[in-house]
Amino acid sequence: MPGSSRHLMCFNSWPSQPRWEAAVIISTFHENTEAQRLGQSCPGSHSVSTPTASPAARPTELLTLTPWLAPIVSEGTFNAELLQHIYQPLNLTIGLTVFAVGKYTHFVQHFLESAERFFMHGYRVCYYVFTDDPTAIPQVPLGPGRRLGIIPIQRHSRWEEISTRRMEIISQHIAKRAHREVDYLFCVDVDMVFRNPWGPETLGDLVAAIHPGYYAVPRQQFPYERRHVSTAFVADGEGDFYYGGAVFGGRVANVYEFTRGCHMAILADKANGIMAAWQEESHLNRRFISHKPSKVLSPEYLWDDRKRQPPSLKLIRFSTLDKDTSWLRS
Ligand SMILES: CC(=O)N[C@H]1[C@@H](OP(=O)(O)OP(=O)(O)OC[C@H]2O[C@@H](n3ccc(=O)[nH]c3=O)[C@H](O)[C@@H]2O)O[C@H](CO)[C@H](O)[C@@H]1O
Ligand SMILES: [Mn+2]
Repeated sequence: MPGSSRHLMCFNSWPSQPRWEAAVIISTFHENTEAQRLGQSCPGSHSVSTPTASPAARPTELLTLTPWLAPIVSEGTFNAELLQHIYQPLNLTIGLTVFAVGKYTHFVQHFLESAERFFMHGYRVCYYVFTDDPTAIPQVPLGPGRRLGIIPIQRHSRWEEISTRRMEIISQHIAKRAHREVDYLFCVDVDMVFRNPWGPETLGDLVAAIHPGYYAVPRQQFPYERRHVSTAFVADGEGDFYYGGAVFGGRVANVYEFTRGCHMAILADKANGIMAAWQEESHLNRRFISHKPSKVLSPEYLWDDRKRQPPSLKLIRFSTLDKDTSWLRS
């Protein structure tokens, strides 16, 4: 599309609808709209005007809807003030699970401090920190209505096993406890920080986040599990977006179904001696193809500090830190 090569957002192609076969959709929103100007002059601000139906006034260059009509959330697609009025009176509690096993306990302080600043500000929040070493979890001062639960778990020697086990542990934790304590639950990586507000715009029945490495990549290059023997197998003609394993969530009952489904698939693979290409992320991607997310978070909500911020991304809300992986996993 002329003059808009930077306006890329990866997109699915549906076998039944050949017109999507190009796999990448280029948005045509115009530049220098009032909302864009506002967004640029005060990054992180939620004071942008309400999006209107006119394409010229749309303040984002990213796709705003999936083909199954789920919103793709990014700055400028929602009115924070309006959402606040709707959600605040509901008195919701939002849970946030995070795993800190072995050396990953080092991330907890920074993670929690940043969450206290930016995650669901003004709402009741329950942090659930799963760790093999409760004594290593720092005491971070929490705001009113915000609580922290430390849940001891066993340590596994292989990092892939630690990461993959999260699906099982989260589903069990929901069944045992979280279903009584929270309305919505997000499950995230710990090697990350919040940098800008994450609010009620993220709430939905089942929520996925587009992986920062694949939002502008043709679908054929998505690193899905391609071996037929795995339950995470994705055929060439399948797939929508490539989602990150580091962020997912939704209503607590839906997150239970989701994590349990992934866990069952992981168990079936294990019985056959298979570990999927990207561990639980492969299973998450497989499951989101057949159980479509009702809301999709743009890479604003799952960025990676090692990547340059592209112009299409107005702000970064949650980002992976540049970490020394070989030391951490040793
Ligand atoms: C941006 C993104 O989508 N990240 C995904 C990517 O990982 P990453 O390379 O970011 O994986 P990672 O090292 O952050 O591991 C995932 C998470 O597991 C926990 N952990 C892991 C190892 C360990 O020794 N101790 C520990 O506590 C910790 O919460 C960590 O954040 O691929 C992984 C595949 O398995 C996961 O799907 C991650 O979610
Ligand atoms: Mn990570």
